[in-house]
Amino acid sequence: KMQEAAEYNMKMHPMWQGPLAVPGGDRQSPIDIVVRKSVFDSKLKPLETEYDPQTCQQIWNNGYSFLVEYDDTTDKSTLKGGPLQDKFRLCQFHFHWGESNAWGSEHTVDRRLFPAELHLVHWNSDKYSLFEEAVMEDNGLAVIGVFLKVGKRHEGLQKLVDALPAIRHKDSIVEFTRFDPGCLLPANTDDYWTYHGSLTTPPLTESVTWIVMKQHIEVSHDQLAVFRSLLFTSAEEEVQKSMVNNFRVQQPLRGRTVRSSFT
Ligand SMILES: CCc1cc2c(cc1OS(N)(=O)=O)CC[C@@H]1[C@@H]2CC[C@]2(C)[C@@H](O)CC[C@@H]12
Ligand SMILES: [Zn+2]
Repeated sequence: KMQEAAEYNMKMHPMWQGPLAVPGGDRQSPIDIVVRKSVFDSKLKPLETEYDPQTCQQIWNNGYSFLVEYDDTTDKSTLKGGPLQDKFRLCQFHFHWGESNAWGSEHTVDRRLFPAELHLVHWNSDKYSLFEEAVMEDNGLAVIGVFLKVGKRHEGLQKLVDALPAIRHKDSIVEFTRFDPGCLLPANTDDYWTYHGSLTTPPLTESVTWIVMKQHIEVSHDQLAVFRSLLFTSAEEEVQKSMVNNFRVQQPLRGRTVRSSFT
């Protein structure tokens, strides 16, 4: 069912007319994280995030997910530490989710699927001056992945959920301010897996240091249902399609090692 959903999306969405895997790509994402094959690296540091809610600008439906975009013209919202040598600026965060709670995440842990996955996208502002530049470089991006589980309501998420009906259709955008993305991180950000991979949407560039949190966050069934009320399609289109199953199929590991910051 999940496979069918993923294949359906493959053929239906322009976003996916792109290559299944980048030709010659040997560090594509997402992947299954096989815990017993991950390698503990004691040199991995705790993550250091400094997010300024004042840099939050707008929320938009790009026809694939909804993105909350931040002002990344200064180093006000940054990520450093962890596996990273440089300072990275937050530019946006978004989610991937399924049509049911049985699947929706892009990464899996020992094949375990989660109903959704949060991605906080950052770019290397020590080395590059624009996201568009960094997106082409192998040390250009750092994306934090956080798994979502259905359980208690996430108070911090509700402000975002309340904004979604205003961006139901593709290409709709509304102002969205004073949101602290730090409230979406799990309590424990010291335990994570990290590996070198790619964006999971076009341009699929192999420029991402992935940092996948071991600890998930909980959101309520109703909050997740509002994600599913979004549409892939723009207001003009006669046939409306629910925005669900917006995850990429998993890619081969190609000999990569996934490191863990914990034993
Ligand atoms: C939502 C999944 C998504 C959208 C985008 C990126 C990455 C995305 O998810 S992921 N899973 O981190 O790969 C990076 C490139 C971004 C794109 C959103 C639209 C842009 C910001 C363009 O306007 C220019 C660069 C594009
Ligand atoms: Zn993503």
